[in-house]
Amino acid sequence: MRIEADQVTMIINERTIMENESVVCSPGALTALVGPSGAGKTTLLHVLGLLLRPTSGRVLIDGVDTTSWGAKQRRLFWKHHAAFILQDYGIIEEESVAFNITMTSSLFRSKVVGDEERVRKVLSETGLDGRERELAARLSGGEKRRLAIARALYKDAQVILADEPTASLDEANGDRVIELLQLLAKQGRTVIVATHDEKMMRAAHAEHALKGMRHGR
Ligand SMILES: Nc1ncnc2c1ncn2[C@@H]1O[C@H](COP(=O)(O)OP(=O)(O)OP(=O)(O)O)[C@@H](O)[C@H]1O
Repeated sequence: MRIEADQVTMIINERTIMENESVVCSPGALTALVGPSGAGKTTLLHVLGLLLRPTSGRVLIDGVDTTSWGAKQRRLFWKHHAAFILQDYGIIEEESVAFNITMTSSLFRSKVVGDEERVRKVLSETGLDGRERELAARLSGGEKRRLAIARALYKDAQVILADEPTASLDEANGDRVIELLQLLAKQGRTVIVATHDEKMMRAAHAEHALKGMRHGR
């Protein structure tokens, strides 16, 4: 799916956080949103994922303007197409690894079904083999990040939005996360990351540098 921000401006509490940002995120590509701290990378990622409405400008999904979308249409997008790897990973620590992987997919269904075979497959892809029954709280920071990616893999989402996915990971874990995100893009998905990790930027196929706002605006 092609996700596009067209002249997006965000004003929060009378403060302009970003102004007239435009970016096209294509399927099959890993797009990095870059810029100095406070430039608005997280905010733009949330706007592109329809988690935040911009003050002005449009977000287009496969050319369709989402400006007038209500809660129902946005929910359908999240349910069917998007997976988020946000800064707190959205991991429920007191639940098992397998529960965390299947939760976003099963929350939308009446039956709580966990396809064990697929859980094993995504655990193997993320280097968490055999950990399905473990409590998520027992995982390290890097493992939790990979668990969030395993959940995105399980969901088979067309659009993956990740906020600083390599932050505070050691080199080996960071490399692994980058490889996984590249793999997801190679499979034809739209992968969008907010990052200030140079390795992540080099691995990206496209880069959008946020202008950042001057103080006092
Ligand atoms: N809900 C909000 N209310 C007020 N200000 C906000 C809100 N969300 C973001 N901001 C401000 O907007 C600016 C951009 O924030 P954002 O988190 O998008 O930047 P970033 O580029 O991701 O930064 P970092 O690299 O430090 O994570 C910051 O100055 C932040 O304080």
